[in-house]
Amino acid sequence: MANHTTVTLISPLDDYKVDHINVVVLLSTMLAVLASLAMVMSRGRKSEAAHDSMTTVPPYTHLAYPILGSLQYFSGHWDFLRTATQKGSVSFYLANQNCIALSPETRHAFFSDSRTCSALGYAIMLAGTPNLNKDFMKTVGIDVTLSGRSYKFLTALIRKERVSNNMPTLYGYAYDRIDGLAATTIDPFETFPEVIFRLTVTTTTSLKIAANAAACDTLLKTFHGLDKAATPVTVLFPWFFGPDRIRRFYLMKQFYNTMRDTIDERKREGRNDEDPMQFLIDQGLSTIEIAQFSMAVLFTGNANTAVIAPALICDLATHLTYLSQVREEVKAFISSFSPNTSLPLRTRLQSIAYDDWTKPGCLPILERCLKETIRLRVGTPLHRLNDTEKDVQIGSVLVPRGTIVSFHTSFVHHNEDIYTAPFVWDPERFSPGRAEDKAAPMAFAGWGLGRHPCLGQKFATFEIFLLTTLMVTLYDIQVVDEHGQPLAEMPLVDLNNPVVSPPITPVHLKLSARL
Ligand code: HEM
Repeated sequence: MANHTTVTLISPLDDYKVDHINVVVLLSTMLAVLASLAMVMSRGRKSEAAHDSMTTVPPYTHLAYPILGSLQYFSGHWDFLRTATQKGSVSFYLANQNCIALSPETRHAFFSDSRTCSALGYAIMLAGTPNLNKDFMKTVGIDVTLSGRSYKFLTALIRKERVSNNMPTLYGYAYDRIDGLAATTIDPFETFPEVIFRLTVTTTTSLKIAANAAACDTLLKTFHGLDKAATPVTVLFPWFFGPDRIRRFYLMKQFYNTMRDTIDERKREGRNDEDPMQFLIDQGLSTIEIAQFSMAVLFTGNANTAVIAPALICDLATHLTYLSQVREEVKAFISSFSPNTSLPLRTRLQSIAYDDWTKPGCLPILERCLKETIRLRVGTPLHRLNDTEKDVQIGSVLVPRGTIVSFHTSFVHHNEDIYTAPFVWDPERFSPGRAEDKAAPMAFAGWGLGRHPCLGQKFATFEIFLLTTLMVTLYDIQVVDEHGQPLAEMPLVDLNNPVVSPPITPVHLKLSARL
């Protein structure tokens, strides 16, 4: 089975001739159209039946087009979810995928539910992975959950003891990329993701790949390409073997080849490196499974961190009081572990253990600033797929099997009834005196809640605090636009994106040396 799945997922494109692709495209188009028509016809019947016998399945929103469904979802995620749920939760569909948009009141039940699957929900809503259910996905070689084991492996890889072993390497990669930027203007939304990606590869994938900066950059480009090839068409017609899907398969094959070559080389040389890849091999994972796991983890590990880390430094640099407070705070923090200020920063960092960075209260101002950047900038839909054999109840909403449930974090993060002036960056809202996030239940979803808390919170916090420390210690920072003109404020956050995204207009940082 493993071999079969390998062939199906990864290798076909090598030998495809244009003719074959055309045939597949044609067949896929026909299948997609037929499947959509069949689905739409059955949806009418199902929805009637649902109203007769199961009154708790929400009614379909009228915000929809024939056959294709609620395309408004793609043009503006927040606008659609907010408008559609004004009178409560609603059902909607995207071609043949049934969905439910939950109202803010149902958030407790949404976050508390452990039966529905978040990984598969995201796989479908972001990339258009074929829907139906996880068994079907397995037959085409895609199992982002590794039968539910991937979180167990990730947890093992980012546990304190393992990350601590690599601290000198992690410090080295971060320092090398951030040092030497004085008198330059950088796009932090390009520079930071490079560092974050390399740190994530070191911790979750392979030391050998991480050691090769060029290989990391190539992999990162593959991920950017995969992002671009995930379009409304791939979501609406997961069966359609069109240009975007061909591109996705090609890029996935490239990624697989890198992983396969690294594993083969290790076996050939009889090496037994102490690294994530060896851990996964020792757990009995096949090459395809290691590739699938690594791809999912590199996506998850980078998606939010690669935007939040640069956004935080921009938020600080547009609020100079906080910038200098944070600078003083990290200066004292470093000195508490390495008092000799005549040593180079690179050397002094080595005295700080992984755990030191994330002990609650050790960097209180920076903690508040990070939480505020996350609140302000994590305004995206969260998804769950009911991939169980039965309909499940989430609060008062009945979720039929195969349905995706979505909840938008802006229902809490940008809610004026919870947060004063919600579009203003104001870390003091989290100070003990104000504690606005405590005024309503489940008001801060920035690190997940309930049954789906973020597994990488500690690792992400370490990465972000390390990068912030390097930036504020090494440089004076000015936020400028793409023409080098000073920016007093960050662009308004766009809530209509499917994922946490860089600002809508380019933001750069002009750096000058401090040390
Ligand atoms: C600033 C950085 C990050 C932010 C703001 C963030 C935020 C979140 C949020 C809001 C969720 C809940 C999603 C939901 O309920 O559907 C989540 C889940 C998750 N995060 Fe993070 N995350 C970050 C970094 C990371 C990193 C670095 C990793 C891994 C190395 C990671 C791994 C995960 C995993 C595996 C889950 C799924 C947990 C589950 O479904 O049970 N995250 N994260």
